[in-house]
Amino acid sequence: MLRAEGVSREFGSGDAVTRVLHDCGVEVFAGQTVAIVGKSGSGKSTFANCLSGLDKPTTGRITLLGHDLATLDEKRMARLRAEHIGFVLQKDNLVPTLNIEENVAAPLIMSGVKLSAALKRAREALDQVSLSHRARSWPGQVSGGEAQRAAVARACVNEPSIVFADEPTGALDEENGLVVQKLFRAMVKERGAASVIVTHDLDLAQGADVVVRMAKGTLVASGWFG
Ligand SMILES: Nc1ncnc2c1ncn2[C@@H]1O[C@H](COP(=O)(O)OP(=O)(O)OP(=O)(O)O)[C@@H](O)[C@H]1O
Repeated sequence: MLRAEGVSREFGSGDAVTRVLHDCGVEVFAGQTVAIVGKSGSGKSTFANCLSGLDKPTTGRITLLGHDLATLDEKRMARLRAEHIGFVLQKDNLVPTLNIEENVAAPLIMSGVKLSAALKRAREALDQVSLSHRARSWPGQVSGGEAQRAAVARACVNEPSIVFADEPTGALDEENGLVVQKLFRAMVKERGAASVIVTHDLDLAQGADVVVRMAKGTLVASGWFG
């Protein structure tokens, strides 16, 4: 499903180059949840962004859903995202000019699903994260935790093959954190999808099949719990 080898990422140029990732690799199979853990600043988000194609590594090779990411142009990458990949980003998850149900429906509409059918599925996805009552609210009117649950609903609405989630429970209380954990787990185990989750949440990490620990831009350990 996902394979990365020799991934490094540098920012800046000339004397001001900062190397944030060094020779990182990981393999993710269908039916697996992989948690990426480590201290703040260790490179987790940078690595996850490279794995999902949101960022380009400086060196290394990443194969996602059968595609070498280096060979995909923006248009093909956008299509792969809309049809097969779910994202929960660390911030700025929702489009402020769309209401909550429109935000959740967006990946379906981009994949060509009719508006009425997309909105219906969006409301079902919102129901799964106990957010039906917020369907017509605007992102500016909901709490941080509600926005995060809406982002989780949006990431799962198109039944993606793989979900990348950066701190998906960071703004949630224990109960809602558990709801999100169960949703991801069901998606992975029942549909044979995969998820890659950057997290500081120990419960979420312990529920993963594989935990990858990062320190100073390198992978220092990985453990199998499946
Ligand atoms: N665009 C950028 N330009 C320069 N440095 C960057 C850039 N993006 C990230 N970095 C640096 O790379 C390092 C790793 O950042 P990253 O966000 O990947 O860490 P993280 O482990 O996800 O942290 P956190 O848990 O706090 O979210 C940090 O020192 C950060 O300042």
